[in-house]
Amino acid sequence: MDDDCWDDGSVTVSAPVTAGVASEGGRRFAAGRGFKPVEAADDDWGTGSTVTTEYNEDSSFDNFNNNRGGRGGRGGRGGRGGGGTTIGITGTEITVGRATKGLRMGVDGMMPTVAQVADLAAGVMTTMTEMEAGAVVVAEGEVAAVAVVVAEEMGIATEGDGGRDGDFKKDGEGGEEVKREIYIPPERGTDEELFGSTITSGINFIKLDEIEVNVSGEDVPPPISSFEMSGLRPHLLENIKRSGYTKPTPIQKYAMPIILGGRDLMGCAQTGSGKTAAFLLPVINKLLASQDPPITEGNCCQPRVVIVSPTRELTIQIYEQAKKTVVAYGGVSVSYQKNHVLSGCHILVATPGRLNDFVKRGHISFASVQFFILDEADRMLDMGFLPTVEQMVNDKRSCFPQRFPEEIQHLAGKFLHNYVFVAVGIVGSASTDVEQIFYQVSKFDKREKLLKMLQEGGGKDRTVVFVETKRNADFLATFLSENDIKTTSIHGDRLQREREQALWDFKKGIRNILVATGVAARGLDIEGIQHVINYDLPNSIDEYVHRIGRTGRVGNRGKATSFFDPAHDSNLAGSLSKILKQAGQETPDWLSSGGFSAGGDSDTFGGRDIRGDDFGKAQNFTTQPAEEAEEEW
Ligand SMILES: Nc1ncnc2c1ncn2[C@@H]1O[C@H](COP(=O)(O)OP(=O)(O)OP(=O)(O)O)[C@@H](O)[C@H]1O
Repeated sequence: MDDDCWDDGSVTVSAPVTAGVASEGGRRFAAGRGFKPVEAADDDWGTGSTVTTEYNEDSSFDNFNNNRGGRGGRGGRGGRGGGGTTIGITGTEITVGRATKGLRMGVDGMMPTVAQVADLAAGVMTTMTEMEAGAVVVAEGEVAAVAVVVAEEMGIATEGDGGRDGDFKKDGEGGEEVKREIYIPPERGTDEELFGSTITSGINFIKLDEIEVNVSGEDVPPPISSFEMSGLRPHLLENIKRSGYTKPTPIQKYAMPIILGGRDLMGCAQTGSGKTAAFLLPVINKLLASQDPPITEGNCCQPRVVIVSPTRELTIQIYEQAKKTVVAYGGVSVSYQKNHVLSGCHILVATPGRLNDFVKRGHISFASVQFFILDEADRMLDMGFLPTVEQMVNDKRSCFPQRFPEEIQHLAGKFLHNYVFVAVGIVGSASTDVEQIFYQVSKFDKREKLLKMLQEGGGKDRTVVFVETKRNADFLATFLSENDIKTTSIHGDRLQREREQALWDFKKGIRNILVATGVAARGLDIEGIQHVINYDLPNSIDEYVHRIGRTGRVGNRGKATSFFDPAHDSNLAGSLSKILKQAGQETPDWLSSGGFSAGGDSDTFGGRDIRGDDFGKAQNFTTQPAEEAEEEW
């Protein structure tokens, strides 16, 4: 497939710094740290690095001459999508890789000089990372990384898709010559950084045990009640402790013995209840136990575990979590690590389009895959990715640690073998730890209402404000910033470094308000989010549940406020009432008896095990390319 349409890499969450401001077009949309910087000084920007570079004869770096027209002018999609791969090695037997976009040299803020970039083009290694234009290996300290860059990534794109604001050009007419951005995020190298990224469980953690669990399948292994009895290797147990986990969550209690017992699993549990560790721990345990080295053949890497997730940020998060699980198992030499890097990776975490791209190019083969994990499988379905999954995994063992619409279960039936189905709680229900508040607000009044709410709270609560459109995300972030509320934004039109910068600023409390599109609804696990505001309600109830699940995680309390616009949201009223009831919360009269259509159905998650006569037979899945869907966030 043509590179042009790929935009689904992933990068490392860290502290990138813009070396300058690449104009995103328009007075209001200075890129970099967000919007109308409010008293933040450069020196608290962290330690990452970003290079916007035109790689040409005179090798000039130029961060200030970006000609992408218009807001978010991501002009040059044509050249953007070069495949890249980063492999991180974590000081242990296990290596973890990510399929990424473009060049990454993720080592402690190191950034390549132009000469180094040129060296890359010469081609220096013979692993999966040797792409068309070459690769580089960097090894330093506890973390090593491999990066690649492909030819297109270093070229000058001539096509733009930016420009939707003010005087700027319309979509698709944006930039002329676009400097390619080579973004080099540093890895979180130290143990403190890695282990510090965990959310501390809250006072209601113990109540997770009261949630009903439904398990079906043949010869289901019994659940564990403690990590110690799980049979995990001592090093993993040690890292579990370091992560602050004292007791497994319900999904962990059930899923871990199933995976450790070599069974296939289809499982789901509420937001923020530890699903990631539920699949990572047993999978990594198996890898450690086997001691098999990573396999590469020529330029092709054969990971043993492939984890696919729908957004770059979630991919990064899973990658970090995988590293955390194995990182302290180290003490091995740098050269040892480097050799591991050179010889491939055990676990590859990827977004769907990029993975598919690599597979098609022959850089990744599933010949040795033991586990294929789809995180947020339902979103993958929406992205039209499942036909690709079907094609790719065929008869590989798979594990679905998320929600399961029936289409997914049918598909899974084709390649899961005699799997166990685990559902913790009412599938698709919201966490009871999130207090859900609704206001009827017309679209004309939303802005003032939001401002008032945030001003009353002093802008202190770490808050995610969800909006439906990318344009509105920018607009609102600017509006709030102009009203002295420290705000940043994340959406699919922002450059990757800006997305990461926004998350970094938000996580570090430099900006307490994050205005986001649905790109941030899935899986993101950020400490201390006290409040989620649905400025615009989403179109589906499952998206609503995911959004409010960014707060109230692992037993912590959270609050979700939604602006219900009767002119737009009445279809959701019935489903919202149901969700509130399931969570044991009061439904406002106007919502339950306001004459709104019953609308939606919170059961659309497909919470039951649907295995039956027709199971796994012909299904028509959407076939649009996965990579385009991601851009719609
Ligand atoms: N046993 C445990 N004890 C305490 N904290 C845990 C435990 N397991 C996981 N956590 C922490 O809980 C948080 C949420 O975990 P995770 O992101 O895996 O949730 P999730 O179920 O995948 O949520 P979502 O549905 O939103 O993706 C993470 O910060 C993780 O470190």
